[in-house]
Amino acid sequence: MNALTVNHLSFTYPSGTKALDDISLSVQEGQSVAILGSNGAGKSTLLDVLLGWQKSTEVSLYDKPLSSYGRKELGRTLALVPQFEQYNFSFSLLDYVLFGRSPYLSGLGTPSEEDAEIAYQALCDVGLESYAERHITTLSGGEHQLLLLARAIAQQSSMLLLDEPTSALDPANRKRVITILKQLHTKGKTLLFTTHDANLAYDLASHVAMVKKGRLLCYGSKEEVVTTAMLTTLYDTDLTVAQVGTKTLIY
Ligand SMILES: Nc1ncnc2c1ncn2[C@@H]1O[C@H](COP(=O)(O)OP(=O)(O)OP(=O)(O)O)[C@@H](O)[C@H]1O
Repeated sequence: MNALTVNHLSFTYPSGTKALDDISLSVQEGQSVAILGSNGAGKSTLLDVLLGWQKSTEVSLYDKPLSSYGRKELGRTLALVPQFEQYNFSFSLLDYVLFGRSPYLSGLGTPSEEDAEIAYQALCDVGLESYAERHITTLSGGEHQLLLLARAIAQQSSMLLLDEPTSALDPANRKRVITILKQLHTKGKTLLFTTHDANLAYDLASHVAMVKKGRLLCYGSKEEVVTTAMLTTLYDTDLTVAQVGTKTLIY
C-alpha cells in the first residue's frame, strides 16, 4: 500500500524562494526512505509540506488527501521528530513525552496509566529514563533530540518523519538512535528522514531520494541510486562509494 504519495509538488515561500520544484515520489508502507541533499536543497521544506504546515493539495497519506485528515487522525498516522523545538513552558521530560499520546486521548483529555507507561517506556528506549522528572529546559542539545524521538515513539503512529535524526548526537547516541530506527523499521514502521550524510542514508534507508535545488534528482532503492556518479552530481564534489568487506562506505 502507498503510505505517502507526492504528486508534482512545487512550493514557493512568500519571499519568492522556490524551495520545491515538481517533486513526485511514493513511499510504500514499511519502507525506510532517506531524503538526501546538500544544505538548502529543500529537505526541511518537504517535511513541512508533508506535515501540512505548508498548504499543498499534492500530498496523500494512505491514498487519502493530506488536507482531509483530522488532527487526531493525522497524529495517529504521522509523528515528527524535528531537529529542535522551542519550549514555551517548562515540563518534566515524562510530561513532554506524554504529549505524544494526545491523538489517543478522549473526553477530558487526561492520560491513562497505560499512556504514562508507554511514555516512560519511550524514555527508556532513548536512555533518558533517569531524567524522567527533570525539566526539559535543563537538557543538552543531544538529549533534546533524544527526547523528541521518545515523544514520536510514544505517539505510535504508522509513519515517522525525522529531520536530520542524528545531527546533534555523539557516536554512542547516534548508534543508539540508528538501532532504534532499524528496530522500528523491522517492526513495519514506515520511516522518512532527511539527511545530508550519505553514509547514514545508506545504513538506515531501503530507498533514497536525492534532492538538489528543490528538484528530485533520482529516487530508488539505495543499491540502485547511491553511486559514485550520482553522489558527485548531487553534491558537486568528488565522492566515492566503496565496498569494504560487507560494508558500503562513502567518502
Ligand atoms: N521560511 C523561509 N522563507 C524563505 N525561504 C526559506 C524559508 N525556509 C527555507 N527557505 C529557503 O528554501 C530553500 C530550502 O530550504 P530548506 O530549509 O528546506 O533546506 P534543507 O535542505 O533542509 O537545508 P539544511 O540541510 O541546510 O537544513 C533554501 O534556499 C532556504 O534558504
